[in-house]
Amino acid sequence: MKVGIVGSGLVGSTAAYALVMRGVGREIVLVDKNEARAAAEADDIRHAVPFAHALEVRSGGYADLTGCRAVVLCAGVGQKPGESRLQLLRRNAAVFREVVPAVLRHAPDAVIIVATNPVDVMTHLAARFAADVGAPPGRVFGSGTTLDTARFRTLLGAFCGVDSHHVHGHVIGEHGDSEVLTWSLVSVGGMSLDAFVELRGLDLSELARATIDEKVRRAAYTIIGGKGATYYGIGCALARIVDAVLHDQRSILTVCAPAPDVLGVKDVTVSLPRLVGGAGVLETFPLPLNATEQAQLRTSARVIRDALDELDRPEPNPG
Ligand SMILES: NC(=O)C1=CN([C@@H]2O[C@H](COP(=O)(O)OP(=O)(O)OC[C@H]3O[C@@H](n4cnc5c(N)ncnc54)[C@H](O)[C@@H]3O)[C@@H](O)[C@H]2O)C=CC1
Ligand SMILES: CC(=O)C(=O)O
Repeated sequence: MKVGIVGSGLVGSTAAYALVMRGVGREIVLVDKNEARAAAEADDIRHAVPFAHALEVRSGGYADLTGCRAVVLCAGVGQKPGESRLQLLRRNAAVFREVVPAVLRHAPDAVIIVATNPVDVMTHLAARFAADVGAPPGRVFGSGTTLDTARFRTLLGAFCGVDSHHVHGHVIGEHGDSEVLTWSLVSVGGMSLDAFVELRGLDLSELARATIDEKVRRAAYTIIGGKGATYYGIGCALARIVDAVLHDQRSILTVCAPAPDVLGVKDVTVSLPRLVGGAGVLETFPLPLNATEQAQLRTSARVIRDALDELDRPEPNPG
């Protein structure tokens, strides 16, 4: 099973490394406009294979994506310290206008997984460019808030003193400042969070909740401020998503995909729990949100819709 990664910078190469560490797929092809970088990353990752799983890792051009079951898009620029994901938009939209048709020309049957930020808007655009060349809906989706959900579960697990694998909760909406942490739906070992906290005598004060919220919502800013970029978390998230696609796992992941309507906001791409399998996004599950979370999700969807509207307006003339 062949996987393509377009954009072999920090995120793309870390995703490739995570695929090798998890043993997902049989062959990985790294594509980048900086061919020397792609070749160097492929060589470096290949040298980990004897310590991990038997995958072939190489670099190539778009023609080498022929036969890929999944192609991950990480091409573009990342945030500079203090910059929001939406500020990247115009620069990365131009990159996708070139990359998406090039991928589909050679891998017309591949599932396309977008990681480039702002990932919700970029996924909307990628799906639009893919539809222009005949790709069916559902086959293009984005990593969305998969990473934010992992951050939320990590912090909840630490707070509860429980392995985060057994803590369930979702971050939905925008992968960004307006994202929604669905506190009302968190469960720990099958118990509601409130029941678990009471059982263990934990003090989940408003301050404790606000601290976790801030750490999830601001994680990218904090990490980028400290080391310039984030890549380990998203690299693993992407490997997990690719695994679900290659093995038709029917996993429920908070990925983003275009939807005709989210709480009254039309034609928008936000993250919600979705069933992910061999054909991409198979289904979206409604969440029994409380009124506050519903209002927050609507606001978050509005943020994405506004960004799409802004992008569709002609660029202001610098003169
Ligand atoms: N969705 C998520 O949760 C996350 C998304 N990201 C995003 O992933 C993207 C990549 O981040 P990094 O890897 O840190 O950046 P990077 O700068 O290390 O790598 C980007 C790569 O894209 C390549 N590239 C640019 N234009 C291209 C084109 N037209 N064709 C082919 N390759 C092209 C560059 O040569 C570079 O190697 C950014 O937009 C970043 O914000 C980063 C972390 C988490
Ligand atoms: C950079 C980014 O999107 C993140 O780490 O969440």
